[in-house]
Amino acid sequence: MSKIAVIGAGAWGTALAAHAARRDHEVHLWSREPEVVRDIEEHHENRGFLGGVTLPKTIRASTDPGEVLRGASVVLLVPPSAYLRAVATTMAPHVPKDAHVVIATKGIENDTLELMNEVVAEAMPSRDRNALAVLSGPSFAREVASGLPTDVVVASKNDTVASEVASALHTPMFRVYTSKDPVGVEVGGALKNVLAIASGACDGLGLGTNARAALITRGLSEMARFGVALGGDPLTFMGLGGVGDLILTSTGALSRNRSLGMKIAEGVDAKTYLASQRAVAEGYGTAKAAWQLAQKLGVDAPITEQVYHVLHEGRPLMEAMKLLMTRAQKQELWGLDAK
Ligand SMILES: NC(=O)c1ccc[n+]([C@@H]2O[C@H](COP(=O)([O-])OP(=O)(O)OC[C@H]3O[C@@H](n4cnc5c(N)ncnc54)[C@H](O)[C@@H]3O)[C@@H](O)[C@H]2O)c1
Ligand SMILES: O=P(O)(O)OC[C@H](O)CO
Repeated sequence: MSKIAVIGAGAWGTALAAHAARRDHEVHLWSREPEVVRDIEEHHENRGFLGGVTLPKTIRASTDPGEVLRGASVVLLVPPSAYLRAVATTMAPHVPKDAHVVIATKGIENDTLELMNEVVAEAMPSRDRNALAVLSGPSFAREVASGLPTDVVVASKNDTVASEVASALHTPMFRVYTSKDPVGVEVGGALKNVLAIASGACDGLGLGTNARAALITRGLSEMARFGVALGGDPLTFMGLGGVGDLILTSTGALSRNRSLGMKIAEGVDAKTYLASQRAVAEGYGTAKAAWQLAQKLGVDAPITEQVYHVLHEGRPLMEAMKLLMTRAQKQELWGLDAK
């Protein structure tokens, strides 16, 4: 049994806390919202972000970083990507020296265009950046919190860190694989959200399952091109953090990103819809950052380009679809067909 500190009490932080507590760890959850802390401590539920799931009574919650992080051997960072830098900076002085820091956030930071491990490396400069770990894979919070079978991957350049974190979280119902490719795993987790918006829009328009399968497959290729351009291993995209999460998010009814795509197909304005939701759809901001990154790196990213233009530049969905379908004919090459 170890102490696990979970930073961020949205749906995913809460689900990871529930899993770790059932795994018999001492779990302390940090929330910025006092009402969430009260709800978890008094009612063993997080009605604001994961209502309807009864949480283990052993989970403690607090708004105080020092209290949450004291004595932790694993620190799971789970805020949305837009707030990870600020949250990690606040937490940094309280993280024990020998604790493993694991990033479970999925996204690319706007403006800097950095992956989450780069953001945390800058926010926690005294830590060894090669010892940071990333947790990703096909994992809807509600299913994990309900104890349904799930497989995820923990990636770190440091093998010992990856295997110690994986061992701490692994159970027969929550299988944790390890990977040496944090960059590839992070790119998969970020890009699948953008591609799931496209899949949701495709389904919302009633374009059929052939079209969705094509989007997922060509999306996987696009994701791999991004990953390779950033130094990731193309084979990582055949795994849980790549195609696994892409399939889940592009087809699963619980996905917030897929739901955003479906709403756009109904004619709802993306910004207005997101403002009405408390939960994040990371793909909205990631579409912008990823399209800027694609141009900077010279990565061919036609789906990301169209999702960006629909979400942020007001391009009509049907026009975006037509632009995708009328691209030049080409040979199908795995992942590396840069043009
Ligand atoms: N929900 C899932 O099923 C799931 C699964 C895997 C990964 N993730 C990833 O986990 C990350 C967190 O998502 P979530 O689903 O737990 O969140 P959520 O949508 O359930 O909740 C939103 C979170 O944002 C926080 N927040 C709002 N304003 C903030 C601010 N100014 N500063 C700091 N935090 C603020 C809230 O406290 C809350 O914790 C995302 O990157 C998401 O992609 C989510
Ligand atoms: O609900 P979404 O679209 O944010 O997806 C949640 C998880 O990332 C799925 O693995």
